[in-house]
Amino acid sequence: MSSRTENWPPADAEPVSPHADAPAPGTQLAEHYAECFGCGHEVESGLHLKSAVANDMSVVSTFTVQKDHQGAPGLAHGGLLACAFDEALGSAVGNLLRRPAVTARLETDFVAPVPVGSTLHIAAKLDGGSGRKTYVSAEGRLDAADGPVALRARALFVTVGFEHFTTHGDPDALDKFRESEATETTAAEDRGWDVNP
Ligand SMILES: CCCCCCCC/C=C\CCCCCCCC(=O)SCCNC(=O)CCNC(=O)[C@H](O)C(C)(C)COP(=O)(O)OP(=O)(O)OC[C@H]1O[C@@H](n2cnc3c(N)ncnc32)[C@H](O)[C@@H]1OP(=O)(O)O
Repeated sequence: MSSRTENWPPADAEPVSPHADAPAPGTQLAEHYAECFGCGHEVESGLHLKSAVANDMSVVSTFTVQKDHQGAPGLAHGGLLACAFDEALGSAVGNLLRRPAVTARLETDFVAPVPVGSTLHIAAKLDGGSGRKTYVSAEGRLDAADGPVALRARALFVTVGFEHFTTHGDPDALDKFRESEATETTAAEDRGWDVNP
């Protein structure tokens, strides 16, 4: 039996292109929220993922496994690695399509152990979309962009309006996103995003 979902992207997927105002290749992407476990600088034991747009309009992210990230002695916790992929995949969808989206489904293949101290290089690309659905996949390599593959992941993100975050999360979510972005870039509302798709 195959360990992976067959037929990727699914039959309903059509090609998706980055938004006309997507950040150009070489752009370092800002954290999307200071308190985000995946990318926020205020979370001491967080992942501190750093992401940038690559030449082929994939998003490449790096993350160094710390002692606080262990599952087995000396090895990264699997769920935490899935979290790193969630962040990297979400960053690709959010930044390339310039639309807020949330993870609906995330599938992760753990191909090789990831030791504490190693740096994962995660390359995420948009595979297709249908309506509010975006299919995205990523590969994570150990210690170099062309290092051995340690993980692969595929995900479905669903576009939501910003009210998703104010209704289900924090009523001040928009202000908090804006505060996080203020130091490095402009507020989401001002970046030409579809805030109410
Ligand atoms: C996150 C902050 C972003 C802020 C924005 C700033 C931009 C920053 C830029 C970049 C950085 C971003 C980095 C973030 C990284 C981390 C992301 C996360 O961890 S997100 C948290 C975990 N995920 C949830 O909490 C979702 C919980 N689920 C839901 O809220 C709903 O289920 C939701 C919105 C996913 C769908 O609910 P419905 O009622 O709106 O829509 P329905 O009709 O159910 O689904 C739409 C389509 O998707 C399919 N679908 C939904 N779930 C599916 C599933 N599990 N498997 C397959 N298909 C599914 C459905 O069948 C439907 O398809 P058909 O249009 O009919 O063809």
